[in-house]
Amino acid sequence: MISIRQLGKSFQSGAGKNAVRYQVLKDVDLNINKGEFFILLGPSGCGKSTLLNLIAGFEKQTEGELLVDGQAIERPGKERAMVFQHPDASLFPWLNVRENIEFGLRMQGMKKGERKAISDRYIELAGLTGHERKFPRELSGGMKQRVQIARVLANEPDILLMDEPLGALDAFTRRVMQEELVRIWSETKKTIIFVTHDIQEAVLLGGRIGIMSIGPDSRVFEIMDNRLEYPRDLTSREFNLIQKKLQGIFQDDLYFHL
Ligand SMILES: Nc1ncnc2c1ncn2[C@@H]1O[C@H](COP(=O)(O)OP(=O)(O)OP(=O)(O)O)[C@@H](O)[C@H]1O
Repeated sequence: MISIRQLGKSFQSGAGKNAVRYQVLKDVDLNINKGEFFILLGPSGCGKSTLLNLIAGFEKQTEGELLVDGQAIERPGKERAMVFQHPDASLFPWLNVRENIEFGLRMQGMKKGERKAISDRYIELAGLTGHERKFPRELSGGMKQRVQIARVLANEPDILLMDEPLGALDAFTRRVMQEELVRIWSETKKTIIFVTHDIQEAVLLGGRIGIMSIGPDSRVFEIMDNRLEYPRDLTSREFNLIQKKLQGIFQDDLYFHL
C-alpha cells in the first residue's frame, strides 16, 4: 500500500553564507501493507515525525520516491489522516464532542441525519457514549485523545498516521488507551503507522516494528516481526524476550555508528 524507495529529506537552516543543510533522512526503504499496525521506533530527534509528515504530505521529500497505492504523494489527502500527540491543537474548543467529530463531514456538506449516523458509530467505537455534549475543556486528556481519534475515523481514511498519540497521557490512561487502540484497529482494519520512542509500547502494539537509526542520515535499518497475539500480555515471557531484544539493539555500541 505504501512504498518508500531511497527516500531522503534535508532541511536548510539560515540563509546565504550561513545556510546549513541537515540531512534528517537518507535512503529510507520501506513497504507498509494494507491493514497492518506498523511502528516507527527510534530515539528522540532521529526523524520519526519527519517521515510521518512526508507520508502525510505535509512536507516534500528532497530525494527518492514515496507512493500510496502506486501514486506519488504530492500533498495531504483524505485517505491519510494524522493523529497528533496533543489533541488540544486539533480540537475546536467551541464545538462539543459530537460537533468536533462531525466537523469534517459538515465541511463536506453532508446532511445532518447522515452525519449523526456516522458520529454515533465513532462515538460508540471510541468509548465516548454519554459525553457527546461536553466541550473539550470538560474532558480529560485521554477523552480528548478519543475525540481526536473518533474525528479522524469519521472521515474514513485508509491510513492513520499517529505521532506519539499517547505520549502526553499519564501511565494509567496510556495503558487503557493502548488497549483501546488495538481494539479500534482490529474493528476497523485500518492501516496504522504509529510513531513512538517507547520500546514497551512498540511491542504492545506493533505487528512490525521499523527501527530507525540515529540521525543525521537516519533510515529504517531493521524491521522486527512481532507475531504475539493481541491483546498482549506485558508480563509474558515471550513479550519480555522481544522487549529485551529491542533494548539490546539500542544499547549496542554498533547502534551509535550505523
Ligand atoms: N522544519 C524543520 N526545519 C529544520 N529542521 C527540522 C525541521 N523539522 C525537523 N527538523 C530536524 O529534523 C530532525 C528530526 O526531527 P523529528 O521531529 O522528525 O524527530 P523525531 O524522531 O520525531 O523526534 P521526537 O521523538 O523528539 O519528536 C531534528 O534534528 C530536527 O531539528
